[in-house]
Amino acid sequence: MDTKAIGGRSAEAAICARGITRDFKAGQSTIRVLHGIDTDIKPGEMTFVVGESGSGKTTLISIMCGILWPTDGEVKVFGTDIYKLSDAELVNFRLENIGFIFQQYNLIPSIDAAANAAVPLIAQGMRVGEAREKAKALLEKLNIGDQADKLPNQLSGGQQQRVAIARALVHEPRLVVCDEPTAALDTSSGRRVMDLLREVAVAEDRACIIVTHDNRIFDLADRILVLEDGLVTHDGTDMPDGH
Ligand SMILES: Nc1ncnc2c1ncn2[C@@H]1O[C@H](COP(=O)(O)OP(=O)(O)OP(=O)(O)O)[C@@H](O)[C@H]1O
Repeated sequence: MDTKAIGGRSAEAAICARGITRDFKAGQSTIRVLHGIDTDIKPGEMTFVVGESGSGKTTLISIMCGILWPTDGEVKVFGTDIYKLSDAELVNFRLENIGFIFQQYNLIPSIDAAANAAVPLIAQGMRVGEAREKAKALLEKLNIGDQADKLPNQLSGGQQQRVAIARALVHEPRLVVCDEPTAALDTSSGRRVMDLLREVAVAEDRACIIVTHDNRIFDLADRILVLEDGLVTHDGTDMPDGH
């Protein structure tokens, strides 16, 4: 199935989440981490998800991007009800439509930076040489073009993160989901990453969600959702008063 075509392109929400709950087992008991979240993520916007540690931010974005099943609720990504897809369809859907930047960079240790950044293109069937060239162009934009031939363990933490960012963006996914993309970076590198995210990930038919504690970048949000104890308590263009 051509999962890119599911739902078609329209002005619909990039993500439509309804009634999202998520429970985790903790020994004999069960803890509810998300308590029935309803929200729409709009295309053409950079949406920040902020909140105290443990409020459920990573759990929520993991559910929104098809890597963690909700206990209850429905998630449509560009019109596709992703948890109704078969496992194979969901894998394809993610590969075609979603780029992730998580706190663990999960780079492949035995291949160089350009090859790591090229992984989504190679997985989609692009020739390795062409995929590497595209990946290298992004590494240049992220100011680490000169590190393209290095293995991950020859790179600093911030450089590894930029390779992970290039890997998330290289196939120009419609949805980019990032967990703390600037936390390990100095202010100017962080701004560069945010500029690139806006350039690649924000367009009429694309969307970008960023979990962050980094108040240096709050002014870059088009929309801010605040999570408290598994519920959205603020949804606006600015941080709520007192933050
Ligand atoms: N796999 C899991 N098993 C059990 N509990 C979990 C699991 N994943 C998350 N939790 C719990 O769910 C709650 C929310 O976690 P989550 O990582 O979503 O929070 P967060 O807001 O992203 O926190 P942080 O800002 O520290 O990354 C926490 O209490 C956490 O311990």
